[in-house]
Amino acid sequence: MYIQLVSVHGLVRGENIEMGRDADTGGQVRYVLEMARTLAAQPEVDGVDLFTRRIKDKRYSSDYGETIEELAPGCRLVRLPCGGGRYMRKERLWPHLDEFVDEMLVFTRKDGRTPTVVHGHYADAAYVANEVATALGVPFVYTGHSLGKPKLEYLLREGWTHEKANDELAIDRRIAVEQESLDAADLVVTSTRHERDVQYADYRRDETLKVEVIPPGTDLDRFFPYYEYDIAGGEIDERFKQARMRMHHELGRFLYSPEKPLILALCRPDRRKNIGALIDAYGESKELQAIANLAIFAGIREDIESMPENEQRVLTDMLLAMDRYNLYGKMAIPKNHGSEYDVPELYRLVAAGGGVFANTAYIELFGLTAIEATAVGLPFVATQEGGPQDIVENCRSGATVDVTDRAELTDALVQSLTDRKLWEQRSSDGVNLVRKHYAWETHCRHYLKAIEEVLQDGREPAQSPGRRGPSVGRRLAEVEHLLITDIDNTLLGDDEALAQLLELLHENRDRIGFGVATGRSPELVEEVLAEYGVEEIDVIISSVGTEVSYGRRFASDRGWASHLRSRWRPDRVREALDPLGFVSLQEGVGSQSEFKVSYDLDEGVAAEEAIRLVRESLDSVRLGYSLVFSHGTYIDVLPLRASKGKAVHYVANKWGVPIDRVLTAGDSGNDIDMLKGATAGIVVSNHDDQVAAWRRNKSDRVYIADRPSAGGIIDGLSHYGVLHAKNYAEV
Ligand SMILES: O=c1ccn([C@@H]2O[C@H](COP(=O)(O)OP(=O)(O)O[C@H]3O[C@H](CO)[C@@H](O)[C@H](O)[C@H]3O)[C@@H](O)[C@H]2O)c(=O)[nH]1
Ligand SMILES: O=P(O)(O)OC[C@H]1O[C@](O)(CO)[C@@H](O)[C@@H]1O
Repeated sequence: MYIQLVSVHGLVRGENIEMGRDADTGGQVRYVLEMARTLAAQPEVDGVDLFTRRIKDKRYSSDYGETIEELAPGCRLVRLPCGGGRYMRKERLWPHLDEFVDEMLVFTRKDGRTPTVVHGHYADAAYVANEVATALGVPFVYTGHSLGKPKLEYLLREGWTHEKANDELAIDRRIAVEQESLDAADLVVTSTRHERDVQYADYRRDETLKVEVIPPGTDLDRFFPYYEYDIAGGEIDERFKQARMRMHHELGRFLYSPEKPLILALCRPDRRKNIGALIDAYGESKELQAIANLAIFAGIREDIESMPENEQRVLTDMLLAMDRYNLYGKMAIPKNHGSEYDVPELYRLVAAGGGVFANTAYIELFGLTAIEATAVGLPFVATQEGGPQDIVENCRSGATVDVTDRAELTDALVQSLTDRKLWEQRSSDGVNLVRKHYAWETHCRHYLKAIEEVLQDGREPAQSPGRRGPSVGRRLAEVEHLLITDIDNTLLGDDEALAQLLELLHENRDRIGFGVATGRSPELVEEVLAEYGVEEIDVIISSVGTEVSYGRRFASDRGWASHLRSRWRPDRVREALDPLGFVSLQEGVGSQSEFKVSYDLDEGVAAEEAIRLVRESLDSVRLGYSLVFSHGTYIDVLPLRASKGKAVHYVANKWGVPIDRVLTAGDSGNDIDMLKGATAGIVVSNHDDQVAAWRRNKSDRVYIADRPSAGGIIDGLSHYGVLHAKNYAEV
């Protein structure tokens, strides 16, 4: 098996992970790295690639700009461009994900291996993984990590408006993608039963959807029991011992009575972690303050003012609450720590002092910190909403509470700190049971079994038509040649020759891919395909290269759309051209589309002068555009990046068809940019004057046929040896 994992956002690297540097760098990062490494070590796995975003930003380590990082034998971290090099919070990445999809497809093709499955982590990566899996015709696996609907509910309760949640967090987009992912997935992996049964409850779910509860693991080599210090003594890695001293001093700087047990919280600086509830419980309880100190590690920070708004708010609220309750000397809020050595040592220090770990998040999808604490023998008190319930049931290492009930939270903390027998029981049960329930090895065995079942099952899921079987993407990657032809006057015009051409293409279907590139809208392409009974088509480039879709279902290439969208302003085109007295906006089905503003030149107007004036007007509104004038009357204004030729190159590059194996056929001015250059051009004999003029000056690789329309295409195929030889080298 070759497994592709995708986790787009945050800061991901194999060593010195910057956990808690911001709200996007937390449990998921650790989860995917540890999963990738353990999977790659399984005997039936040949390779694992973890794909993430490439960041080239002076404010961040250059490690995040490396394309490939070896994580372990057979396991790579692959960083791909997505929205430029600047680091962005995950909510800003949505407009750039199609670029990630394309980059991943190109990487996969060049790498030469088709993945067994593509697995997306969190909604953004699920979007990418679903697109890639669909293009390659392989199963798509989805893990949520955190869900949009419960988050929105929480924000609304906190006084946010839905509009604000959309403006700042693109929440509707996220929820829609989560729903699409559930609709399309061949397998959904959840960390807990609560996630499967409660957190997904508000999402629509097909009853045949395969959902497996596979809890994550934790690194037991780092999170070893606190008492091993006494037993192993000198055998413990010096780096842990140094971290222990560092943490000891760090805490000591804040506390009057550092010998007291600690209540420890450790989480990303994110408002939904609800740190305030813990400070309120501690600040309001003289008893808790008498028996324990409070330590809050909420990520790493330099200057709060330079942090993003979410993080800034959480940290200032924390400082204000500390001040309000006057917790100086009793509460530690260190600025920095390392996640590799400092964090395990912190838990062990707290456990050695008889303390307790607290997680008061409103909702915690799983809660890696709860199993980390469990593994070192530190009992916890955690939210009853989400994963901690399962952890308590499996490991008996703590208690869950309603975090909105301050008295309940305070009582649970007091009990944990004062009932030594209970503490001992939870501590030792946790250490004993965590190995059984939360080991990555167990996770991977269960995961691979579920993948095997998906592969054996081989069903065509009703909700994702076309996923299984030879996808257009795979077909294109395998064909020897790709013929892309214009429709009007090139493909059409001679019905007898057209029937022959379609027959030839059918006979050579395994070797020759077939597509059209036309000014027609998809609806008008559909009419032609239906009229001539064309079922076997791979690529449809329509609306003068502004739309790319695949197969008879016209599955849209969203990467192309996203590529065109940037800097395209159709309103400016209308502003420039509507006032001109000699052009009229085209009407009728498909004449206008998102990326095409089309006019007719009025009858009797001198074309050359008119086009000069059109360009002048467009230039005056300072807009990048591309103008196609054809058949002496049609004026199409498109995004600068759009044309039939550019779309042909995009498709060839995306699917790995060498450009000199792409044959393009056309007859008129708007075909020139796909006829020129390295493609094998075919000009049918009934071509127009623009093409004739172009031919006089150029020396591109173009064959001028003696026959018109489809007959000319057949001659072109024959000329280039496509119908006879296996490759051009033989002709
Ligand atoms: O200042 C910090 C804060 C966190 N951590 C580490 O970051 C991880 C946090 O993981 P978790 O407690 O699981 O929370 P999230 O970061 O919120 O992770 C999300 O993803 C996890 C993996 O799916 C789920 O367990 C969570 O419920 C989900 O919210 C743990 O390894 C912590 O040790 C640090 O090292 N330093
Ligand atoms: O607040 P949200 O958007 O639900 O996300 C939770 C976050 O937790 C993390 O998993 C951190 O571990 C992020 O990767 C994810 O973005």
